[in-house]
Amino acid sequence: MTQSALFDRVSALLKAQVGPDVFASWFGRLKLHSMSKSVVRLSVPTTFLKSWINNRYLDQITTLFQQEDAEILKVEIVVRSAMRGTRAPIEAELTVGDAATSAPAATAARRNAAQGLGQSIGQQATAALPAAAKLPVATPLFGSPLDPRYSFASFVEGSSNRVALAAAKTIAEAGAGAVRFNPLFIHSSVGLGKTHLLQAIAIAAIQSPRASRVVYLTAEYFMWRFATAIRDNDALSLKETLRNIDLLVIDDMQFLQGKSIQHEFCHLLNMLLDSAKQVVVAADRAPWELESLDPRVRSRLQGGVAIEMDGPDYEMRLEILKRRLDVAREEDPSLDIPADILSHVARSITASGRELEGAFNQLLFRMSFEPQLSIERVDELLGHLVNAGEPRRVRIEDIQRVVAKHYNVSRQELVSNRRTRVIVKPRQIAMYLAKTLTPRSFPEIGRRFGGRDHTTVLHAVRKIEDLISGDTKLSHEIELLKRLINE
Ligand SMILES: Nc1ncnc2c1ncn2[C@@H]1O[C@H](COP(=O)(O)OP(=O)(O)OP(=O)(O)O)[C@@H](O)[C@H]1O
Repeated sequence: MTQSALFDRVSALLKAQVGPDVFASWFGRLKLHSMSKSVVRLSVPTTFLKSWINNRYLDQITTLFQQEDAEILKVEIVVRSAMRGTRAPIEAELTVGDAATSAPAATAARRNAAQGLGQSIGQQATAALPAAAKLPVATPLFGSPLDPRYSFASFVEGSSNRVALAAAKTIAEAGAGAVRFNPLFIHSSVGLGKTHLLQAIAIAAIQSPRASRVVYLTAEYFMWRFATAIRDNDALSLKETLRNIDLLVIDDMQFLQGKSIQHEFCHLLNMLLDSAKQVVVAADRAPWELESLDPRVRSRLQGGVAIEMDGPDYEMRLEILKRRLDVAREEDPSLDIPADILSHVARSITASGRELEGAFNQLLFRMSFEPQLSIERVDELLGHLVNAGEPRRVRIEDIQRVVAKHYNVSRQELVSNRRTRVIVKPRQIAMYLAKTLTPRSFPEIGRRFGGRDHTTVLHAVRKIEDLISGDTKLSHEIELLKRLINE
């Protein structure tokens, strides 16, 4: 087999094991760099991808190469120099056609009004910020105003957002011209901190000594702005402004609608990506799930790195509340919420950061005239927020992580071909939990467990069901695992 045929074969096996989504996120830009008799070098475009693959997938990739060629001893990941686009920047001519109707514009206007955003286009974003934010007025920006409270300093890190936060900070610190993973696509269900993180990137990039030219927009604002520019015959100057930016941050991508607006967005995206300008996008679903998007936009968005954020666990929720209180106390030192009430709220309000924020605001307001709130009274006041929102989605990765940790094996072993007893039982338990805690099908679970056949999953689920019915110790163990997974 030639070297490149071997690489293609291993790539195909890896794709089957990790599933097409994970493969597209992390291995879409993996290339064969060089190969000696015993060492394979693979290259990726960024140090972030290198350390990500090294930490999580290197053993799996090494095993696959060794299965194909027993002489291979080692696989190394190296970073190739930053990839610049090969296509010339697209000189987009505006097609008025079915320009965004008044509907998105009206929605954008409503949304902006709801957020108290009265800023006119062309005004510098900093003008909308309170003086306390101290953002340097370095370059003209346009777009939605930034909220200075949404900074990296106030963003609480935890296992559910660690990767997204690391990627966000890397981009914000990289500054103009130093493009990283492009585009960075952050997704999560509602209220889990996407807007906060995106604004933190924009704020930090503006504040950086390199003073990159940053535009932060919601998709609705983009639609409204383009529709207005088309109506006012001003589209060329708008495009000229956007062409000269270093960082485009765009929120709520799922709302981008309208054929010609998507066409414009596609031009902008191509132009920025091809000239190695950083783009950061957030949405409530993964890029491949954005069904209403033009396939060209979707495919371009899938070409970078997609990272999912999950809901905050108890420690994170408590920390979010504490930081909120610190900020409130900076303005009014007499404010306070007792520690037992804070931890009670963090324990009860599990839906999302947004419910937590609502709970915090209500508490602060109530305590100004009911300073001695009891826990019972807190429950009464916040009852509607307890378990509000959608139930948290359990991910197969979380199940694998919790089960692997509990049985002291690695996640890679769990999805590997190894058939020793110490691994087979945790693997079967993890498959059983994946079937009972997620809506995934048997074939999908099989794919996520190293490309196994659906009958293997079916067998595992039946086996664990049988064991549970006669083994109370195991059934308690499984209940404990379920609690840990849902935490
Ligand atoms: N990790 C976190 N640290 C601090 N605050 C957080 C964190 N996660 C969420 N929040 C807070 O929760 C609230 C909701 O977050 P945000 O608006 O960023 O969510 P979102 O994912 O953009 O939601 P949507 O999908 O509805 O736009 C905000 O007040 C935000 O500051």
